[in-house]
Amino acid sequence: MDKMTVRDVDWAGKTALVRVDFNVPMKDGVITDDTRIRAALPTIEYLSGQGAKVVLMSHLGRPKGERNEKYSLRPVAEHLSNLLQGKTVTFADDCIGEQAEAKAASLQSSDVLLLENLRFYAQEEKNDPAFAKALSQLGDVYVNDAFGTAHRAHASTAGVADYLPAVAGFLMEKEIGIMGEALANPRKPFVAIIGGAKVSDKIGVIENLLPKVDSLLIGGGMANTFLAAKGYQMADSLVETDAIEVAKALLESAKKQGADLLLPTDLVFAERFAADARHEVTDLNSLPSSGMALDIGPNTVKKYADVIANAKTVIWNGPMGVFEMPAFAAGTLAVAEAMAKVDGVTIVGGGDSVAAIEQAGLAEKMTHVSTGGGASLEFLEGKALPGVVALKSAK
Ligand SMILES: Nc1ncnc2c1ncn2[C@@H]1O[C@H](COP(=O)(O)OP(=O)(O)O)[C@@H](O)[C@H]1O
Ligand SMILES: O=C(OP(=O)(O)O)[C@H](O)COP(=O)(O)O
Repeated sequence: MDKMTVRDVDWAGKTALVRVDFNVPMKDGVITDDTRIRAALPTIEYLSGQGAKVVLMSHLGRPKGERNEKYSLRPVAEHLSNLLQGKTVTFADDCIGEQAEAKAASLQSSDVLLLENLRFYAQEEKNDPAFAKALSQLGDVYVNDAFGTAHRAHASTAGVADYLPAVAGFLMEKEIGIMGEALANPRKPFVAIIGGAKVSDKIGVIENLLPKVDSLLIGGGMANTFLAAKGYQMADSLVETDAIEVAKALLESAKKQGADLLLPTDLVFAERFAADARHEVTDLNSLPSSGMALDIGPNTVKKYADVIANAKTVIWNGPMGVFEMPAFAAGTLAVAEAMAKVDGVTIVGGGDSVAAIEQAGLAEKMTHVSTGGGASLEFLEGKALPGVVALKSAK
């Protein structure tokens, strides 16, 4: 990565103002998945270990610019304290203003403070310069470790870098480094697996990956639109009629570029969209006239698993079927298992594929499981992420 990182700063006597992504799922004030908090620990521990005073800031949910206790980060301070072996994490009820400034000023070397939800202010998402400046009063150096929010040009992810020297944290460095290297310099064969609900969400990713990959495996709801583009009658399956022309163009473009774009050859067809729906495996040449495709079929699984087995770099975004329903999870789980066996670089990006890999208990087997859904998608589309652009370039 050509950006400065926390390693490039002498932290003695300095306050680090650190943007983290603590946007974690919560139920009744209890954190149900702390992956994103754990992912930020290396940066927090490093800064504290270097003697910096550490001021953490994050958003939680989408409170729409108003204070709302449901979205308070207070429970996260306690959870973080436990993850830091009982180290005190103080909490400021506000992310700017007198109280926040007083709490930041009273920090001793190595202390950690967490600020209240940035999105209690509408100015955060508007990237308001006065709000960014108010945040900047709380530190000497700005650290962005919030990869999951790096695709947002907000005051805490971009604007604040106008007022303080801005460097990357370790999580940011790792995410950008691993995914960037895979895109720029992949070990071959390079295979991308793209699934999920809609082609329209993934056009940018497919266009960016086609010239780079040896094989592109398509599954999930979006495969239906590709199959419809090839003339198959998909009955009641999720087909985006508006995107059929785009799917045709992508198929044509793959052919021209010599990329091996694979579509399912068999599907699991269900009578209706329900966990207990009657279902059967069907070949493309005997598609039923009613019902819907909710998973890739076993022949497709076998073919995709063979391609994955030979790969040296694999990137996966989007489930192969409606994996939330066990009857239609086989394709997604098989891809996860095939990736777990790869002798090479394996990267999973995107909210639902990450959920699937965790459901399968295979996250540990991957080279990298991204902490960003939207952010990893935009990165794989080849877009510049505002939260990264704002950081100081390495000399
Ligand atoms: N054949 C299908 N028909 C309808 N929905 C599907 C199908 N295959 C997958 N899905 C749904 O797509 C959703 C995930 O899509 P998406 O949000 O694009 O993925 P991601 O979050 O990984 O980027 C899941 O909720 C899944 O149930
Ligand atoms: O959870 C997040 O995004 P993701 O669900 O796309 O991974 C980030 O914290 C960004 O949140 P936002 O999409 O409300 O800006």
